[in-house]
Amino acid sequence: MQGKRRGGVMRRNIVLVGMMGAGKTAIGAELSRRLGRPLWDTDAEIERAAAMTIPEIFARDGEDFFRAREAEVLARVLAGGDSIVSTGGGSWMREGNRERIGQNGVSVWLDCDAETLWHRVRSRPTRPLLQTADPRGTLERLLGERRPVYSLADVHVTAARGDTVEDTTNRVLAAIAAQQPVILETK
Ligand SMILES: Nc1ncnc2c1ncn2[C@@H]1O[C@H](COP(=O)(O)OP(=O)(O)O)[C@@H](O)[C@H]1O
Ligand SMILES: O=C(O)C1=C[C@@H](OP(=O)(O)O)[C@@H](O)[C@H](O)C1
Ligand SMILES: [Mg+2]
Repeated sequence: MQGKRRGGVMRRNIVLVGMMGAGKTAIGAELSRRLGRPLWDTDAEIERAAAMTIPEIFARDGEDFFRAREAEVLARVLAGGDSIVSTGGGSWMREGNRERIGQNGVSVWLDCDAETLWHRVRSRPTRPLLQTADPRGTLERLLGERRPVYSLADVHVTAARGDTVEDTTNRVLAAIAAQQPVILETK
């Protein structure tokens, strides 16, 4: 597949998708540093625009409001054309978001097992969807529901337990180079 050309402009965004705790935020920052491309974390952009944290937005305005802001922010950051985009884990579940990502770059699924995800997210109160009586069960249920949809992403990278952020970033870059090298070309 070639780069995505819209309005005469080549779009080479690298868009990280996958579950909470898969490493989208951490790997996105490392990819941005390595490639010298701008980094957008959609959660951080939503928080900045609202001047509220994600738990505060969910509590005050609800998930539907958050998802609407998420879709707007995603569209805006993809328009840059040459960025690393760390999405929130639910973003890829919306067909409109998947289409927009598909039109503007490559999607990379950080595929991570439930045990590793749980190990990473269990002590962090920053994910409102996991504020349930059984957060681990909720995480596993969500992972089961979402895996078939994450698997629609262009590039799959296993984010294995014990790997460092650098190891996983190397695997992401190798997978993109093998499958969609045009994305990594410098202008
Ligand atoms: N190999 C790895 N890949 C990604 N994250 C890792 C890895 N090893 C440890 N981590 C840590 O796991 C956490 C992943 O969380 P985060 O990047 O916020 O995930 P997400 O944005 O997908 O929810 C970070 O604290 C990160 O430093
Ligand atoms: O999976 C989800 O639905 C969510 C994931 C979070 O982002 P991370 O995947 O970066 O944790 C954040 O967008 C929000 O709490 C909802
Ligand atoms: Mg994140």
